[in-house]
Amino acid sequence: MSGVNEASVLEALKTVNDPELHKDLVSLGMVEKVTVEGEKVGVKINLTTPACPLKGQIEADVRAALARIGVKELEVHFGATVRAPQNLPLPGIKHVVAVASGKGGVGKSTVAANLAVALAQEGASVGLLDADIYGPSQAQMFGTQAEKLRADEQKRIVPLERYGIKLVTIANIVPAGQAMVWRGPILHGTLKQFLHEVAWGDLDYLIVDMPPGTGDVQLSLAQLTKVSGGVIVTTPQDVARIDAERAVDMFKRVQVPLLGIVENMSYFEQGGQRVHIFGQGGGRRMAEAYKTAFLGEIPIAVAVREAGDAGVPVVLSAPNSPEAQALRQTARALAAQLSVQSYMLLPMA
Ligand SMILES: Nc1ncnc2c1ncn2[C@@H]1O[C@H](COP(=O)(O)OP(=O)(O)OP(=O)(O)O)[C@@H](O)[C@H]1O
Repeated sequence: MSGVNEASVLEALKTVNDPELHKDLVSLGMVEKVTVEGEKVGVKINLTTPACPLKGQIEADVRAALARIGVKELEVHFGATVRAPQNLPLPGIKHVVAVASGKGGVGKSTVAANLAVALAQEGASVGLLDADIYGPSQAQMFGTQAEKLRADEQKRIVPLERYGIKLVTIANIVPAGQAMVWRGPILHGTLKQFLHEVAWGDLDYLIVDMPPGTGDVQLSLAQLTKVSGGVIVTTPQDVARIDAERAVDMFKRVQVPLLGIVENMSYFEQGGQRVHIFGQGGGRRMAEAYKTAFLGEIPIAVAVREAGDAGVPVVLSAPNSPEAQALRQTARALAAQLSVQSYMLLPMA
């Protein structure tokens, strides 16, 4: 292995591009450490998110590049630091992500809950804010109905901790039904409190489960904080898509970048076959039309509904099921999209 040293390893790594950012790992500052000890070379790559979907490809490309300069014994280690905009949206919080839908019942809350838990499973610090103040579902999804949120000495709300994420929902503050009478200004005030007066701590991602439709809360969120991006959950039916298009328009009007589309209840698996009950490809076509990413398609499955009812999201209750895998893949695609969006649009810290 004559001639291999730290400098030549770095030179070789300059030929490896991040597949999404289309720039080499060295210029992107992703090579954290290179060690050469005799025949042994060690490389530590710092990914832009622990939920990186292309880790395998990056490792293969690094191995190929170093094999070309004669490295035979190579250890590749990965770390991850989620990149943040220079001005954080909220103290300690790197990204606020709004999960929205044009109409109710498309599975927005289910998708938001599973995305949050899947990102945490990958090693990210995640919070979930249930901003669906009229019809909160996250206490049900996480089995926290009997709990009450408390305040710390500074009178900030302390989030509940479940399955590795921090959770705040109105359902853990007021008795069920009481929130229904609230009006616009109170909604705004409540959302403000949920964003600014919660001891969220340091978070890579704060996922916000938005109310269905396009209304006051959407506007308030955009006014109260810098939202990194919005995700739209839709189902393949035409009606849901027309509503989803309204949600796309709403994000545009409040200048929240669109991160992508998730199609829920896309198909049903029967004897190894995918049955597309409501037609095929609607979400993907919509993503193409809006020049945004298609983040994933989630099958309709009994396990998803049962998991929601039991208070344990399906990525935890049945982690190897096709539906959990689809949700995890969607979470990775979302994280990757945020890395790309942050890299392209925002000056990095
Ligand atoms: N992929 C799926 N497979 C099976 N059931 C699902 C799936 N996604 C969601 N559901 C079920 O559909 C119902 C509605 O889901 P959810 O509450 O997440 O929808 P929503 O869009 O957030 O609704 P709302 O607008 O009322 O808040 C729930 O019972 C949930 O368990």
